[in-house]
Amino acid sequence: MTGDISNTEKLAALREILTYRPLLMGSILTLGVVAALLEGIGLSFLIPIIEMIQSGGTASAEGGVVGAFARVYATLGVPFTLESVVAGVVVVMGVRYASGFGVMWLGQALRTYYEGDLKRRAFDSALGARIAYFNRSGSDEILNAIVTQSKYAGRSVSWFVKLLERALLAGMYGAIALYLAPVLTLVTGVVLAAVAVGIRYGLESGYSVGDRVTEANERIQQAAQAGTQGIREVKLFGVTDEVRRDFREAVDTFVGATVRLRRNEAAVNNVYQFASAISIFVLIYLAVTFTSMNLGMLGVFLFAMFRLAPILSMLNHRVYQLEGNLPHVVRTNEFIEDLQRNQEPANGDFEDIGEVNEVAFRDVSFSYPTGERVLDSVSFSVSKGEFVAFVGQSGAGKSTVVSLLSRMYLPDEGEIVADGCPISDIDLKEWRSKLAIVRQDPYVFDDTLWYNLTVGNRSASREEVARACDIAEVNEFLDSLPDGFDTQLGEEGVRLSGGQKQRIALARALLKEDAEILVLDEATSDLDSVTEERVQAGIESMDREYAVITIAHQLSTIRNADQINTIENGHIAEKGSHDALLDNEGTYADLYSRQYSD
Ligand SMILES: Nc1ncnc2c1ncn2[C@@H]1O[C@H](COP(=O)(O)OP(=O)(O)OP(=O)(O)O)[C@@H](O)[C@H]1O
Repeated sequence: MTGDISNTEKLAALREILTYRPLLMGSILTLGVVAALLEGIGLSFLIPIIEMIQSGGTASAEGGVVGAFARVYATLGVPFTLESVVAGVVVVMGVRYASGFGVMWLGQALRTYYEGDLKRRAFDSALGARIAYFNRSGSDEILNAIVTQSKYAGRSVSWFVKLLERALLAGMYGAIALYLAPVLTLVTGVVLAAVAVGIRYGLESGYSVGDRVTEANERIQQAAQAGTQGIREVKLFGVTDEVRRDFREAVDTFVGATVRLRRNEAAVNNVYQFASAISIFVLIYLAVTFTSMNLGMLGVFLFAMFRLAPILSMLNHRVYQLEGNLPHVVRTNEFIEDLQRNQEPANGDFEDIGEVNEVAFRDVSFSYPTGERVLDSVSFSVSKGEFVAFVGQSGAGKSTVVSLLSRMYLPDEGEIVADGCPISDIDLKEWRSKLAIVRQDPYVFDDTLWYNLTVGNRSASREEVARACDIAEVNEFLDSLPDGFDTQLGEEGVRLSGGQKQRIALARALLKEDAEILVLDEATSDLDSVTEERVQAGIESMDREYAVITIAHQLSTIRNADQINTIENGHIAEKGSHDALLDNEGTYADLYSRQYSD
């Protein structure tokens, strides 16, 4: 999302902050009001104190502010003396700053809760989102929203709370000044407001500069990821200069926009302070010359104005800061809403399927949201104990069959059924528990080998794990790992070769407890041919009965398949056993003779 934000969106973001935890926000507001009231009362103590000092320890207790103080003291049964008045100030200011502490504490708590909650919501929504959403938005952007945007969005909450606290104090000082000298206060207010409006419209809006900073941050993260996670490709393809240029451009935009934002914030602050300082001196002159305030009242009025000016300037500064930070609240919330609109179907009233004996594709056609038809009227079935294979050129649509089977996407036409029941009528989690899929480029979790092996079956016994590792040929390199099953894998641990990752992925698929359909999508493509054949023989000799679907480029691994399907441009061009297809002298026979012509 780029460009300026509408006032409605700004207000919606503020409302989101305001109503996030009403009880906590209500407590902050109450404490803020108490602090502001007590600040006002504390300040008014100056009037009886100055009067008492002037008159040698007593004050006329009739009417006005002093009279009000005297009545409160009388009600409380405390003598109205200079000492008790000073003690009163201490008590009032003590409670005032205790309330101030409460506002800051609860404000920080609210910010942290909000940030944590956004992170949780964003991550939960990402976990539940359709794979199509990840393809469209890119995992970098999703990562950025979860980790970075949510942090900045949280900052808006604490800035809002500070703004609220300052606004209440400003209101209190303004009310005191207005009570003591209405005309002077109004004139000063109009002058300061004019300065504030002038600054606001003279400078680029905090939001639009803030938006550039946010965008630059995203681009920095993208370029940094290309230069770290993609460093091998960057070096091998000699695009170091290109990646460096992208990164530098993003950093330059970030620096330029941030310096501009900070300069504008500083300008707002200083111009306003200048205007306030000048007003104070003009006010002293005007108050002394044109009003009949006594010394106590004059002291309180000037003190109130003196405190009010920097707070007003700070308010302006805070509004600018908050505006500059609102894009993060808007973006993070839009991102979460977008993710929620793209959720996989939730649990509902689904068929209970129990054991699955046969899966069938019936005239399935499919296109990815962005492109042409990838599968065209594909039909096949596989039963428990059967081994069905797919071969075909790169891009023919083989992996798409697996994506549809695992319900990462839904067919446009036709249906996929398990024992006659459409898989879209089965609870998604339950359906996926029936599948053990090994992908060509599996993800290895940043944890131990044991964690990675048992990811689909946390209660697997040592013997079960050992058996799966034996079939998948993990045992072949297990002894060379420093801590055996406890070896840390991934970023911070042992780096595995492509073939080792594939063998771990196969072992963890074989360990999956309820799985009844085993899908091998180029699952052994990175193994040498001797190991690949041993793995294949191990799978075929397993006691456990699966319906097996294999996608392979290496045709030797599917020679024993009950049925081989050749896919061409999204449709099944021929099907049959290895021998039948060789006799057929079609695409399969052609592929086979090219691979094994020697
Ligand atoms: N997420 C996606 N979004 C859009 N198009 C896609 C997506 N995934 C694959 N495609 C397109 O669908 C077509 C079939 O891709 P698929 O991965 O199923 O082929 P494949 O036969 O498995 O290829 P390979 O043997 O190279 O793995 C290709 O043209 C590919 O570009």
